[in-house]
Amino acid sequence: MKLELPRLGHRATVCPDGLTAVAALEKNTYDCIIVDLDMPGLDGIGVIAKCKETSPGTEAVVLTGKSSLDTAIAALRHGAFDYLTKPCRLIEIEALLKRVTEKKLLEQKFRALEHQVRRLEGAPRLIGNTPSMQKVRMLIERVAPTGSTVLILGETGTGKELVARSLHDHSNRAHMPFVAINCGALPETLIESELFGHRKGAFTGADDHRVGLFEVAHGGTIFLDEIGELPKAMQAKLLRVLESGEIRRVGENKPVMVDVRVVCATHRNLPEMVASEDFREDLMYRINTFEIMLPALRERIEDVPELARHLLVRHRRGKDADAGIAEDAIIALCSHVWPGNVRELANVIEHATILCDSGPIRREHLPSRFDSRQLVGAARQKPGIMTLRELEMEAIHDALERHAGNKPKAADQLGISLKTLYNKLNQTATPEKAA
Ligand SMILES: Nc1ncnc2c1ncn2[C@@H]1O[C@H](COP(=O)(O)OP(=O)(O)OP(=O)(O)O)[C@@H](O)[C@H]1O
Repeated sequence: MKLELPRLGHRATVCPDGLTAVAALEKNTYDCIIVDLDMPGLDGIGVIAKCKETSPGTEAVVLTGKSSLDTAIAALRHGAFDYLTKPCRLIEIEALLKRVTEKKLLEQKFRALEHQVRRLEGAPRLIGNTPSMQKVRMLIERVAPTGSTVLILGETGTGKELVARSLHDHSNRAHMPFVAINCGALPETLIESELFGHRKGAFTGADDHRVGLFEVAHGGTIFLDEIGELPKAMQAKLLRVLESGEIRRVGENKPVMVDVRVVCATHRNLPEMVASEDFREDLMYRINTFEIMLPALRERIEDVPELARHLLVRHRRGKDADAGIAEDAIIALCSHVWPGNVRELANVIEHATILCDSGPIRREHLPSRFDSRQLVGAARQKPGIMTLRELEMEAIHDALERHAGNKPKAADQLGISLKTLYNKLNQTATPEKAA
């Protein structure tokens, strides 16, 4: 190893025993350690344990004879990357170290992408200073470090996902993954494999093994948005997972332990759904250990100016972000009812920034429904004033308003699927008068 590893392009430090290796790990950072199992002083498993403690980013590979294969497997359980059986060939060492290098590169790329996404999104900041939002912030700070299951309630677009992310960021799982899934946006047949994964060939179309989101979120937080839309059969399976901490991939019998904090959200009235037998009572009690209720935007109109400015900075990504929003536009924004809440406001600001990419946003840059409700009504009689997209959004907002933000009911009334409704709500606003 001393001779060959440098020839393969690696820098190697050779230690005569376990204790020397631990001392070296405390002094320097290594990408990988290759350890024997039987050593005087401290054995291989002990070295790996110390390594995971002092240098969690270092991968460990175990060298073992055939007789100690069981111990090698134990080492894998202690977090070793892989093992090699002695006598091992150079080509095997080379292939293994190549895999370690690839893993390191992927981790690095992942971190860079994560950083980039954060920069693009901006650090998630919960804007709002009204007493109801101050209370939300206080509740987040209290419950975040506890690891309890949290249920976030509120109309569509009130910021439930943002609160879930904030809970994760304030918890001791913040350095681990935050995974969000919208239970209402997936067909019933896919939810189970999306959440728990599947084995290759488990069903038609399962061409590959797939790791479920619960496993992806291991060590971190999973956010189950629109939990009220989860089909009854899946509700039972989720309850089992929450109670046992084990998931079962579709097509596999062996359960897998996962350590995931669960945060759920819904705009539905769960006790009513329990009464109509659409939601399991036991699951409701399992997920509502701690509730956070988000106020609708119309109940905290005072927050609209600050929110609008914050969203403007986000959309302009620093470019002339200080130009702000003119008084006439602020007045128009504060007079709206916001059935789509902050998401609707974000779309309106995005619309405005498309029409006005520098200088202050004025009322004329807002969608035509901000002329005034009456004007919009009049525009409906005069084809040509409103674009198709605006008419569509108007119909969606009307339907949401009529059903107090209940998206499945609104989708029903509009004659579209729930998924299409989500797509339309998330669609980028396009300029009103394209060339
Ligand atoms: N208090 C807030 N401060 C800043 N931005 C916010 C706030 N609330 C919501 N937003 C922004 O509004 C948009 C919608 O928020 P989010 O997706 O969290 O809402 P939601 O309640 O989860 O919606 P849905 O019920 O449709 O899933 C996002 O772009 C989010 O960043």
